[in-house]
Amino acid sequence: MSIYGRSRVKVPASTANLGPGFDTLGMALSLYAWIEMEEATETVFHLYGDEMKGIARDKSNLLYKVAQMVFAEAGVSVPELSISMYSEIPLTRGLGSSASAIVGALAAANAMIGSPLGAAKLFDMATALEKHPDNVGASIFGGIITAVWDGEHADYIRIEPPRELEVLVVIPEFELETVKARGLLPAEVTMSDAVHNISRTSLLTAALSAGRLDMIGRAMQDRLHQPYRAPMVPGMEKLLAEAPGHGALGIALSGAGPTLLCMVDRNGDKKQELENFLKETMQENGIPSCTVWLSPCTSGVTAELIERNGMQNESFLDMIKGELQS
Ligand SMILES: Nc1ncnc2c1ncn2[C@@H]1O[C@H](COP(=O)(O)OP(=O)(O)O)[C@@H](O)[C@H]1O
Ligand SMILES: N[C@@H](CCOP(=O)(O)O)C(=O)O
Repeated sequence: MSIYGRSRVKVPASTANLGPGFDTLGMALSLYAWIEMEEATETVFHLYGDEMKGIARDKSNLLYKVAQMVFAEAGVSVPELSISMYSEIPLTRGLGSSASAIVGALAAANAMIGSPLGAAKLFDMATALEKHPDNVGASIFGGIITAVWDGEHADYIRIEPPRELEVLVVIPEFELETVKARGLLPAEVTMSDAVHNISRTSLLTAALSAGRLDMIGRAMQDRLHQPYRAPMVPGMEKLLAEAPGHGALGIALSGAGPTLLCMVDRNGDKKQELENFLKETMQENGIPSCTVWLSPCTSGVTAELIERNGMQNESFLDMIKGELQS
């Protein structure tokens, strides 16, 4: 019988950059992954949902490796784990699936052993793994975050999303790995492009803090990464230029793409027009895609210790059914 508990975690997806805030701004979204973790006699994975296809089911799995980092940091040894995961976050689409997996595994492993590591430590570990703090910060703390990483420590301030803010994403069917999309970026940028982005990022942060939805469109302008990534996403330039005319407050590539994300006024009267415009533009470019309405998620990752009622995979599936019905 293990001395450790069974942990259960719910972690939100995230969108990074919000246009100009490359590697610094992130927002948690109402799409989720759930993980359960406990000590086992032999390592076993129960991975559910279409998004889990192709994910390793041995000790090379990211969740397993991240959990072992937590145990090493806490000075305990738990070499064999039973890990269950269900995710509705699409992989390699710019909605922070890798950040959610990292944050979820950190939180699940930490909770399992009695939560010796605090949120600041988990944020540092998550950022060191993901290499930028925007997605992981949003998944840990929820809401909107502005964050910096000095190579060892991550600092952040959380902003409560304006209540009227809703999000519409158009998710292309093709995959674009973040590492590939980062490889498209130049090693150096001009001073004028740097100033362009610093000023828009500051304006956007202030607009979101002050609930100034009217400023979002002018602030969500980028010259540091989107122009270089646009060739990978057919239709992106048209969407960036024309979505505001169809009812978006602002539009950006979500993370490294290929998803595009519109900020929308929840009470706006052109929501259907905007959705049609996104769908039609993707179709014109021959890209199968889907649109999804989401909300900013105000809470970050949650972790709890639960009763060991029955087999882990059975109780996990019951929990997922309940979550998806609610
Ligand atoms: N639940 C998971 N378990 C293991 N690896 C995962 C999981 N979720 C994501 N990953 C890894 O992260 C990769 C996607 O990360 P990335 O290219 O950064 O795209 P994004 O984070 O935007 O979805 C996947 O190809 C996979 O290697
Ligand atoms: N700031 C990063 C964000 C990557 O987000 P992802 O969801 O695409 O992994 C970048 O723009 O590269």
